[in-house]
Amino acid sequence: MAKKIGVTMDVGNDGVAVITISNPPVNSLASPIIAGLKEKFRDANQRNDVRAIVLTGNNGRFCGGFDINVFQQVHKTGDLSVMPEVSVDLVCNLMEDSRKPLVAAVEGLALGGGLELAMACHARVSAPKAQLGLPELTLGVIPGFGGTQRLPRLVGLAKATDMILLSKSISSEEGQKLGLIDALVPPGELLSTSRKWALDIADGRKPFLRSLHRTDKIGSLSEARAILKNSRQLAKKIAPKMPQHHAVIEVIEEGIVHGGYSGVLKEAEVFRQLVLSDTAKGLVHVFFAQRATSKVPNVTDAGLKPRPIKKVAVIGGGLMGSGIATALLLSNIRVVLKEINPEYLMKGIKTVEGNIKGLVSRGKLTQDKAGKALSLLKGVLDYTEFKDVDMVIEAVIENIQLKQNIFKELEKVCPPHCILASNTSTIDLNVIGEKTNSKDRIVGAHFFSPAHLMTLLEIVRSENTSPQVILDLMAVGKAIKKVPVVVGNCIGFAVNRTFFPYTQAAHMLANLGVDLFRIDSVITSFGLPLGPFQLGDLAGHGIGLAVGPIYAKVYGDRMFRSPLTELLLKSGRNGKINGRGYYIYEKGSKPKPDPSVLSVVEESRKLTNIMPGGKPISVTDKEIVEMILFPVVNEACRVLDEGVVIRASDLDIASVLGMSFPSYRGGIVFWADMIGPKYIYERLKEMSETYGSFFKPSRYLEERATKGMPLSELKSSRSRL
Ligand SMILES: CCCCCCCCCC(=O)CC(=O)SCCNC(=O)CCNC(=O)[C@H](O)C(C)(C)COP(=O)(O)OP(=O)(O)OC[C@H]1O[C@@H](n2cnc3c(N)ncnc32)[C@H](O)[C@@H]1OP(=O)(O)O
Ligand SMILES: NC(=O)C1=CN([C@@H]2O[C@H](COP(=O)(O)OP(=O)(O)OC[C@H]3O[C@@H](n4cnc5c(N)ncnc54)[C@H](O)[C@@H]3O)[C@@H](O)[C@H]2O)C=CC1
Repeated sequence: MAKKIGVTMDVGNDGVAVITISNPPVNSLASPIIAGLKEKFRDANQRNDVRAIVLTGNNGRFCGGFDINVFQQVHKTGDLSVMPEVSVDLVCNLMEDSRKPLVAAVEGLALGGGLELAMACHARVSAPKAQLGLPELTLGVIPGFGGTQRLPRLVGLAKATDMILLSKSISSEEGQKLGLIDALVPPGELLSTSRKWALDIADGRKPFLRSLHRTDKIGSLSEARAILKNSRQLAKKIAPKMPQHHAVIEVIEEGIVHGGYSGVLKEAEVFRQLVLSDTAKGLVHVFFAQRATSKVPNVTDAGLKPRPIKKVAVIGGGLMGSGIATALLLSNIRVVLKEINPEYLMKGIKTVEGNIKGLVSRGKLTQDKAGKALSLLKGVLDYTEFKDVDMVIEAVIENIQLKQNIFKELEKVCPPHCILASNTSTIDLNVIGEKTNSKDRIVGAHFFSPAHLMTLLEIVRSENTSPQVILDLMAVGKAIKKVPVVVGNCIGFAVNRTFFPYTQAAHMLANLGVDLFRIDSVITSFGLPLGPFQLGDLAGHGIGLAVGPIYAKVYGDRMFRSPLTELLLKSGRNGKINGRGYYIYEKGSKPKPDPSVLSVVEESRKLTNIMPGGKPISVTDKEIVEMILFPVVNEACRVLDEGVVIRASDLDIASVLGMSFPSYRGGIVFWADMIGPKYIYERLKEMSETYGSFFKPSRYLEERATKGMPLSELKSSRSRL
């Protein structure tokens, strides 16, 4: 059925014109909607039979903001002329400065431009539990319809800067307490109350308030300056590299010092600059990329419905199993946690309790909800409870034979509809299910550590996994607040495989004589939260050593064999787990670089003997970034070429959520396309000529570079999905 897009106006016998936005699913402000709003407000202002106006949205949602597709269009063309003039023309002139009172009837959500339109109304009536906020900074821009000026005037400067800088939405209940919402009414009374309110303003029974002209909540100039000083500190702390966080404070200050209208004009000017920034390009890409992951060909379009998953068994209560159990419990899913003996079982349960209590002490969960979640957990040592589970997630140690035996057993003890998932990080799913007759219900559920906090869930499908099983796991993933990304079956799947050269390249650089602490610092300046050496410490060098041969078996032609990990372990440095790695870890203090590790690095350098002429190479910071991250791009190309992901943007999301690749760079493939495949290819070619085949450009990269095509344009016929 065609979507009904447009703005309607109905004038009642009471003289109230109800203007309604219709643009499913979130009533975003696409160009025809903005044109429609201008036309209807002009009309309502001119008509003699209209005394007052109510603005609302169709289908229970007021408005999700400006149409983000327009930003993407601007990014593709660089043409700002598609951005309509709204802030002054529509919002100030036709709405706020109208002589006829205007009331917003809010329901569901009023976000970004949606809330900005509501704030330009002379009063706001809302249904309960509506979501209100200005999330524009998450898209690399600032509010552009006067939100930077009106929100401080309605809720106070401190609260407004907090909401804007943190892109934090509030409920309509909180909005009422703050003065953003004038009345909270049941949904069935929303329109009637709003009409009445508008008429009350028209007849002088209620005040005619124009938000931009208000000053009562701003305080004195010195108070405002003190608040803005705090905001600047907050912006520096949470988003040191984001231009929009710093710019928005300047814009707010303009309005405080020179008046709201001056602020509105500055806001428009700054908006235009920011919308073309690389940050906005990256973040807008991530917005759409994340939503695209929920579209899986032959799965989500196959007319299937997810089956209810009420009870899940998690096998293994170690690091991952306890985190996975926590995530399930927090979403009210019953969990049976199985371990091998009472001691390990108790340890697993204690870890789950600790995870949940941690959320309570950080104010992220109420005591009540914590109690409810923990009441859904049952620890077991055998398979009796497995007779009615809907899904099993196996998270035992990475041992092929053990996993094969477990899956063979599961086939006998679980009901036939039960999904059999493994959290393996490296083992081929076909190998895990080899001894079973249930290959269609075997699937990878690859969580990232800590599993109750990291949002990525890689769903790994083999050629036998049924679409129904994938759909069910996607639904569970969403229910437990993860972002599920469906990927194909190969060693390392999408994320770990793409990023295995990250550590390898770092080891090569260290062996070429570059200071490892400098490498970490350059990479964190680039935007990753941890450099490769600190990341290695965190994961544990034991794991590093164990997975090395698994990767070497399949990707050995492009591996740098570094003795560093083994030497590190020999010297008693297991990583954060035992307090010593490249860094020293002490309770309560930040990791400190350990200068004594340099003797281990020296030993490794002697063994590899790759420094040209025995002397350390000299590299710039830019070269370090390229030598570490271009090999990652190169492997991403192979992942794309082999059809391990459905679309390139899935790898972007996976890199952002799984590896914390900076979202403002749009993800690994998007970033590479911004630099240009040709440049990356040429640099890798030079590096491979100087330092060997580890850097050899892949066929896919070479082809894209030669043909001038972006990496994101998939033309693979080799899909594993
Ligand atoms: C001075 C120069 C000219 C200035 C002109 C421009 C001024 C701009 C005004 C402004 O201040 C800027 C904005 O308003 S930017 C937008 C701000 N709004 C947001 O950031 C909200 C984004 N959306 C969401 O957070 C969620 O989608 C939402 C909470 C609304 C709903 O979540 P839900 O889980 O129910 O659904 P979801 O899967 O996320 O979305 C469904 C569907 O809708 C699409 N969509 C959502 N919001 C928008 C939007 N604002 N524009 C376009 N499309 C949107 C989303 O992509 C999904 O589409 P799909 O095709 O995947 O189904
Ligand atoms: N550690 C990590 O960061 C990540 C690990 N993984 C994968 O998750 C799996 C588990 O890893 P970790 O939690 O780190 O290991 P872990 O060693 O912390 O926990 C494994 C647990 O499984 C238990 N176990 C072993 N055999 C069992 C059996 N037959 N029945 C019940 N319990 C049994 C062990 O007693 C142990 O408590 C592995 O396959 C690993 O590759 C996946 C993503 C990240």
